[in-house]
Amino acid sequence: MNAPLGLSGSARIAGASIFSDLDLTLAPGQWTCLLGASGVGKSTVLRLLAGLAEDVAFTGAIDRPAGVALMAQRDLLLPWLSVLENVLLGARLRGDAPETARARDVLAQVGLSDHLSKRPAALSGGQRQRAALARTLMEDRPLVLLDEPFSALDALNRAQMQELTARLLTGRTVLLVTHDPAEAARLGQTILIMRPEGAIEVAAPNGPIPRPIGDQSVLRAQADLFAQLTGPV
Ligand SMILES: Nc1ncnc2c1ncn2[C@@H]1O[C@H](COP(=O)(O)OP(=O)(O)OP(=O)(O)O)[C@@H](O)[C@H]1O
Repeated sequence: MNAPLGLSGSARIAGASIFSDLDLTLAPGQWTCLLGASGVGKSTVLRLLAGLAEDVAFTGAIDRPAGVALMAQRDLLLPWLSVLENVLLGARLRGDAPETARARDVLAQVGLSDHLSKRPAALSGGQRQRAALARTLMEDRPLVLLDEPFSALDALNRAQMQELTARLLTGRTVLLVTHDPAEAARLGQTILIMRPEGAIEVAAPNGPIPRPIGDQSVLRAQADLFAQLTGPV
């Protein structure tokens, strides 16, 4: 059931090499954080794993389960649907019967019970991301891809969303793309820095996630990651 997931190979877009010889294995049931310079191909990796990369010429192997959930930086909620309808959207698009009771339960878990009938425009940024998280949880997929989902949030909302997401995605295989060394140090059980010639693994702090922000090992890992990301390649 917990077969290794990941991707190994090389990718080109419109004839230009994006990455080569990348070998990315995701530890089943754990969080892997992927960092790297802008444009190095992190979102391309997520798109390949999600099966949404028709414009990418990929040579290699992709191991992913049948079901993959993707949560992006912009919440991608449909503005004309209510919060509840947005969370039920996947079932509606598939022509499945809506599981309204479960959707209400998931929305309660993310603290949105009082906002079920609001349109996304009537929510705060943090509430919109919680609605997007509810939609991701509703899909109940074994592999969850997170593309900088918290980067547009203020520091307090970001910390709360990191904690909520870590708690609610316990046991899933998660790949989180982030630009934030502090986020990777809090959430990564494996931490990878992507470079054009492949990914390097950086030691993650010990301890269960989400790790406390002020923990010495988290602060040290954050500083190490920052140095690696800004230092000579
Ligand atoms: N449709 C496209 N056509 C041409 N080039 C593309 C296309 N999509 C992406 N690219 C290029 O592929 C490279 C990798 O893009 P990608 O979005 O995967 O990078 P990233 O590491 O996620 O960047 P960022 O951290 O800035 O989000 C970039 O140089 C980008 O310009």
